[in-house]
Amino acid sequence: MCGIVGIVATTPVNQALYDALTVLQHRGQDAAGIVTSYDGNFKQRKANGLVRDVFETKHMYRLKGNIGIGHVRYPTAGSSSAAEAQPFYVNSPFGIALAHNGNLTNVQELREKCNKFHRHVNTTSDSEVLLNVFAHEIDKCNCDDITADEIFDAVHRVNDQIRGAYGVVSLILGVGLVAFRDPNGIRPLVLGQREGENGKTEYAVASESVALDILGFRLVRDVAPGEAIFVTEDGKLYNRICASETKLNPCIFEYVYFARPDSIMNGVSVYAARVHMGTMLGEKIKRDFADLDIDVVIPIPETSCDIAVEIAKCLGVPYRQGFVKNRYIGRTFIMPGQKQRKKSVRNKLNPIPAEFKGKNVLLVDDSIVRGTTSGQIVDMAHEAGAKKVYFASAAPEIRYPNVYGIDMPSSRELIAYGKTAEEVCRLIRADALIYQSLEDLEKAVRMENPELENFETSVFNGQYITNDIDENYLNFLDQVRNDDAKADKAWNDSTENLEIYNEA
Ligand SMILES: O=P(O)(O)OC[C@H]1O[C@H](OP(=O)(O)OP(=O)(O)O)[C@H](O)[C@@H]1O
Ligand SMILES: NC(=O)CC[C@H](N)C(=O)O
Ligand SMILES: [Mg+2]
Repeated sequence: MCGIVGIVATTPVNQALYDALTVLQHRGQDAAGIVTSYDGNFKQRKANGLVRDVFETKHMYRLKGNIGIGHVRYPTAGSSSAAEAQPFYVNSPFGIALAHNGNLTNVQELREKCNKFHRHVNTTSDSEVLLNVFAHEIDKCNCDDITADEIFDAVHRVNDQIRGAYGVVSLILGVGLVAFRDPNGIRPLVLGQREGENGKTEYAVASESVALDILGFRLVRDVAPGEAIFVTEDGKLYNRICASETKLNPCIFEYVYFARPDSIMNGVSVYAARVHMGTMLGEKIKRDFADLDIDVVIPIPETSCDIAVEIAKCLGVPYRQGFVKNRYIGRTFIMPGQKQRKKSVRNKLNPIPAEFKGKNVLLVDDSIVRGTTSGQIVDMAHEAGAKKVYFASAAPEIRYPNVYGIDMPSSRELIAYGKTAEEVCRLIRADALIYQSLEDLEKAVRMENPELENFETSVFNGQYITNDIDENYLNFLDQVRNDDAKADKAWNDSTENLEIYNEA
């Protein structure tokens, strides 16, 4: 899940974009990039690595201008090459830079279209294809004096052609910032405003409201499904729904794992949703697993902490931080390879034996995906002296691939694929395993916004709301993106660094 941000201000935006990316870092740890527009040129810095490593002082000086976009990447398509770090840019019909959160499901067909239109697509990234489709449609506008309506018509034509999930921010050189969200509202995108110099209004769009908070922008609202926002370089905002059919189906996994708890998306506080997940799961344990003699509830840091506190409260047993998290290790699930993920769990979490010795412990995690974390953690709890180790997951069994921006391309890599809860329990060597039901998970999120009718829940039930996902596509995705395929690609990848050197 990548993080995106775009800002139109009255003063330089380089530091603000940097700061926003640091609080969106949990959405992508592989690469980061910023493009600003200044004096008729784009300024760019992007590379593989964490935000703090990618941008040095010299890059920050280069990123001049009062308007810009930024991206943190967690790859779901193409390769992990630095050449696929975002934003991407093209130079026709305008200089256009674009950053994308999500995943396109008809990228093959779009790539062929781009070839037909003689557009050069440099990498294997779906986001670069998206940029070229957008540029091709912008080319149909009156480019001497482009209007908001023409831009919106272009976005409408883009929405008609591309499938999948997307939150997009883009810069059109000399024109302004264009942001849009997929017609199913799968990926999140929020709009904020604040007062700039001389009382002029400044705007920002971002994947999560936390980016707005830290920059002093007020969360105005979510960008609606299929809506495009256009802010001119001098700060005038236009908006329009640019799709014939729209429906809000937010990805429920954002609430389970991806988003920061202090973010609000689709009218739902992520923190509050997690608290409700804890209450629902606690009630289920009380109701259906009354025979478990639980002495203590222990979270698997970090995402599950808010959930575990509520479960402990509900069960009336102590909550203890039995695992200490190494604050210098990031998220393991979004690391690119299984070897790295596995090793990182042990480096990231270490038990405090006194919290385990002779006790029946209930370990709580937000989700079990590949089982990398849970298996090792159960072993650690046993080794630390626990009598019985029970495990609770705030998300139901994850059995199906994700095609909308979460890198779960292969059902074979999911521990619950083709298995019952009892079988998973045995595989992770726990004494009992309790999964939240999908119904309760949806209820937990909906409690914060009763208007949310539908969610994107394909990883739990295999139902893909874009209706274009068939066996062929899932086989293709598995082949190109399973862990072995990714490892081969990384090995063969020699593209190191593609920059626009425009310091002059
Ligand atoms: O079953 P798995 O494949 O191990 O994936 C699930 C685990 O990965 C995530 O943690 P992560 O370490 O990414 O981040 P966190 O610190 O935010 O919990 C998630 O919170 C689970 O703990
Ligand atoms: N996680 C995402 O949003 C990924 C964006 C895009 N598909 C990429 O791989 O770069
Ligand atoms: Mg975790």
